Amino acid sequence: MLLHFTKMHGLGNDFMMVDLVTQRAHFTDDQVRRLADRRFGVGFDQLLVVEPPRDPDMDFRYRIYNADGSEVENCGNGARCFARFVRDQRLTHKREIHVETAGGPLVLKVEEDGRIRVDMGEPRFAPASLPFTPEPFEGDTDRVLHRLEVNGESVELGVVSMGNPHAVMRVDAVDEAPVERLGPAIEAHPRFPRRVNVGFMQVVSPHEIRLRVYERGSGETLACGTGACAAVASGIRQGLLESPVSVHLPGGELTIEWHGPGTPLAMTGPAERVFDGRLLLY
Ligand SMILES: N[C@@H](CCC[C@H](N)C(=O)O)C(=O)O
Repeated sequence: MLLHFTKMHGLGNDFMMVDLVTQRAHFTDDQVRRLADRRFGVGFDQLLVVEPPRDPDMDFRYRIYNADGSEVENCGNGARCFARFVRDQRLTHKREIHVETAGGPLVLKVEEDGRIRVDMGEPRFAPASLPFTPEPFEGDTDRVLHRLEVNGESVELGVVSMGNPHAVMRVDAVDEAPVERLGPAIEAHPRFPRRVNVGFMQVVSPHEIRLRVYERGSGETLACGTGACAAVASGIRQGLLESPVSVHLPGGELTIEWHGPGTPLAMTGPAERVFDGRLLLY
């Protein structure tokens, strides 16, 4: 079967975009892994699929697969690319697009300057929302930081769900952060039963952070949109940050706004088209 796709990226977090409104296909885990391969396949951090909505109040269903083939709940950089893609493909002319994801609804707004603002919903801190298993002595849900023993070290983490699960660790200098050493170990830690994305956050000022993210199912990426949202939400909750916050990631910058509990968080940034292609899906 010949399948049309588009390669896009948000700050170097790269995607294969597939329109399954006008085309038919089904991806197995193994196919996703082969397509994600940077030598033998198309190469990407995530495969993003556009489908017709199941809920009639929504415009599209947005499905996300990590490079390891796992289907996940949310992808922030992908959401911005999704908005640009459905308009470029003339699947919609709307500037405000409502999508359903496995992690909940998102509202995507295309601004005059071409950047995309995404209403990411409210961050959730309850351990069960990730899920994360707190230590029995930690008591219930209201802790701002949780202690985790990993590779013989004790680390403190903020845990946040942006529809998908995030752990955020504060570091002095992001360039020296133990991303390769602790990222995979925290990602697969048994206290995160569905694994977790791991952010390493350096606070520069109340309105500025630097961030690297070891993504669940894809490894370290040049940027993680939901990771930026989770880091800012955790930083604001700890009293370290104030909205708006500029997040400097290895691939570029995002702006995150959040005014605290009971309000949705907004992420604004670019979405770039790289090339269109066709492939034989086998
Ligand atoms: N790159 C993404 C997040 C993609 C999903 C993530 N790896 C997960 O498993 O939850 C973003 O920009 O948010």
